[in-house]
Amino acid sequence: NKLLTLAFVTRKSEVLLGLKKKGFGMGRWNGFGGKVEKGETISEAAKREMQEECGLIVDDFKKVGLLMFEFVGDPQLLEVHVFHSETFRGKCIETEEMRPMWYPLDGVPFDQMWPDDYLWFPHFLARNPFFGYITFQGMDNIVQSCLK
Ligand SMILES: Nc1nc2c([nH]c(=O)n2[C@H]2C[C@H](O)[C@@H](COP(=O)(O)OP(=O)(O)OP(=O)(O)O)O2)c(=O)[nH]1
Repeated sequence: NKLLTLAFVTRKSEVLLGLKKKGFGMGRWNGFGGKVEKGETISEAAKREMQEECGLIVDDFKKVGLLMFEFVGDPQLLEVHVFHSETFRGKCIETEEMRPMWYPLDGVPFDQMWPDDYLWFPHFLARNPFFGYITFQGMDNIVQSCLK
């Protein structure tokens, strides 16, 4: 499986999302993350990607979920480890990859996010650990999903 991270920081009743400016998922609002590199742990990757993509440093990410993505016709599964923290330091900045913006927790733009996000975001908000297996046809269509 291809290992990826996806990390969210929250403050009071807001969550920081980034508009992906290029590459995979371009044009969608999302948490911050990317591929786990050789020689680093998954949480190290989450911390590195967070800082690379929006400038914030997070020292104590908590694992909150695991999402598996299958794309019809592609044998490689994406294994996305989801993290959360309420504490962070540094200054939030726009980068080449992401344009960050704080959204109210009850007002995230699901219509401009990956289409599976509305399935698991409620678990994230409720602080329930979640596991999802989602099968996509192309980038826009979910043909099967299972969430616990
Ligand atoms: N919310 C959400 N995030 C997803 C989904 N699928 C998916 O890969 N992601 C996340 C996981 C990663 O954070 C990100 C994809 O990582 P990426 O390809 O941009 O990785 P990277 O930054 O290392 O890429 P690059 O430098 O090689 O372009 O998108 C999804 O369905 N919903």
